[in-house]
Amino acid sequence: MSQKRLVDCQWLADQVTKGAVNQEGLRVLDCTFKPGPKLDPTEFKSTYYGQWEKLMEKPSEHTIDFSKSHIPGAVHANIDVAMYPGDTERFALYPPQLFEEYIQRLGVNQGDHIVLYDRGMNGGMMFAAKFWWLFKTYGHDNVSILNGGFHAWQKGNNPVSSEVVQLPKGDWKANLRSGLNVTFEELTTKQEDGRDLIDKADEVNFLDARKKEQFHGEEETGLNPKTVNGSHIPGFINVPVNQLVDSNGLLKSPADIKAFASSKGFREGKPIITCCNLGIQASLLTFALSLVDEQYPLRLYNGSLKEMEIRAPQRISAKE
Ligand SMILES: O=S(=O)([O-])[S-]
Repeated sequence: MSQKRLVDCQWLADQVTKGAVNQEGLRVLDCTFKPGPKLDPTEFKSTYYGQWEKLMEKPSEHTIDFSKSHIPGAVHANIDVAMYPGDTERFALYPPQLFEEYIQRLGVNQGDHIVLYDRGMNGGMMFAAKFWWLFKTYGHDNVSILNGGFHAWQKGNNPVSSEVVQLPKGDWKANLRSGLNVTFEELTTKQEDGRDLIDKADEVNFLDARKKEQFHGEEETGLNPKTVNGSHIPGFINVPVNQLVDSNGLLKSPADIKAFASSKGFREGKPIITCCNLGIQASLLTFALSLVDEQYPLRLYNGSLKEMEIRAPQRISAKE
């Protein structure tokens, strides 16, 4: 069984043909997602928080897209179920025992090789990358992303299905790791030298994964111009992840990813913290950089700019 973090359609098609999906420790999760407005956190807590049946039955455009057509044997994994609207984060992390319950309901077992894909922007890999980061955060490393997502799969005339498989509950266990997420508190806590972490751009690669138009405030980001005085956090450099996907929707090579990041100001040997609007585009940048070097000290600011807008709007500005 391949353990590569980026798998191609041919490899997955071979697994489908030989009947390995859902049989030989291989699970395929379709992470298709269409972002909607954030639900009121208080209302969500009282109605939906951890209520898997209710959450999984809730109709959404992404579940409809999934049920119409997906890779045979794939199960839909929904970010709006796996995470919840927090007071400051659009997608907040459930405690491990709750995340574990959801993943078990997807039929995932301990030690499974999980292959993720989605469809849409950034080669159908952006929401898959959010799940990659979630699995890593909850202690599961045997996770791959399908290069080019569902579009590449369809383009290659590979089989699709509308059958929604119901797998028996899995025995997957979450084992929360610290260090892959950086919180607002950590970013704004004084270090030994008296400076907040977020003010140490000389020591940390702060990378903003958004499209350059969003970074420069020329395109809608969801930030309220009445609240913030610009479109990015000074100290963060822009490494637009959409430019790491080629014209065929495939992720560029690790050498090209590294060269591109370096051309934007990335410095080898320094810790990396990524951000974007809500922590989604940044997940794909984090994944891409992990392909360059698995040992890179990579952390994602899950709350990203939308949380910063709520908690410290003065940190968002037009300055470099
Ligand atoms: O992808 S995003 O979190 O910037 S909306």
